[in-house]
Amino acid sequence: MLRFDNVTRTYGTRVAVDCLNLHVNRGELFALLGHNGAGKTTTIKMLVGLLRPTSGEIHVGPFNVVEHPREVSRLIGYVPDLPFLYDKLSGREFLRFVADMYGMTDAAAVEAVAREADRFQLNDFLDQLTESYSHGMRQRTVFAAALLHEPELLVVDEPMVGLDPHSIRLVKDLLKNYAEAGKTVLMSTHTLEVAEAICDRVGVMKSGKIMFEGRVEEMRQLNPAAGQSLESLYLAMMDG
Ligand SMILES: Nc1ncnc2c1ncn2[C@@H]1O[C@H](COP(=O)(O)OP(=O)(O)OP(=O)(O)O)[C@@H](O)[C@H]1O
Repeated sequence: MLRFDNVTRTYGTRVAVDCLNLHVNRGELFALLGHNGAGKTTTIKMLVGLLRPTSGEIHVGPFNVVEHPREVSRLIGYVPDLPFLYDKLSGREFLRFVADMYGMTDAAAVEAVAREADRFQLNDFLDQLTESYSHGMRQRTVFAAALLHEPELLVVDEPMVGLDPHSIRLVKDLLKNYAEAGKTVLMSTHTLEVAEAICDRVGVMKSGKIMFEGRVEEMRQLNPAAGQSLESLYLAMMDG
């Protein structure tokens, strides 16, 4: 479903992503892990078309993201790490605005807004201005917006930050169910217990490179002495 081939991204002389090769298959839930500054957000921003690779190619389905941005944006739903809403719109107006951007008809937009408002339990505050929303309410609204057009690929940067336990459960279940329904999810996270609980495979990034890509069970086999949890395996890999 998505493929990075020899992708490098530099900021001036700083190499943020270094010759990255990564494949994620349809129906997989894949987590990008890595310390602060490892290159996860840069990788995600290139995938969703917000940054251009300095070199290399990225494909979503059959489309090169640089050459076919419109086709790619129809396939992708993106939830950034800092949720952005228009303060002077209500949640419902914001969702309608996003649905219009995707070219949805009125009837389809009404149906999609109702579906996602139910899924993310937004109905109690959907008609209030978003400037009054808490972080968790904003994050759930941005999730709803990303799913209005039922994208084939959901890309989520740090989905759990600032969410209360109830919302974390909601988002965990959503991500898992989305992949089980045959869609694809790529997320970046520092929340290793969540990644361990729901992901099919993980990619561990360090200094812009992928050090490991595979199932947690494969990580255990690589280093049997490191312990069982993804947290201990990850820390052993980073320290090694
Ligand atoms: N706009 C920018 N200008 C210059 N350097 C940048 C810029 N954005 C990111 N970088 C650098 O690129 C590298 C990768 O950053 P990136 O934000 O992709 O990491 P990350 O893995 O997402 O980190 P975090 O876990 O802290 O969000 C870091 O060294 C960072 O300082």
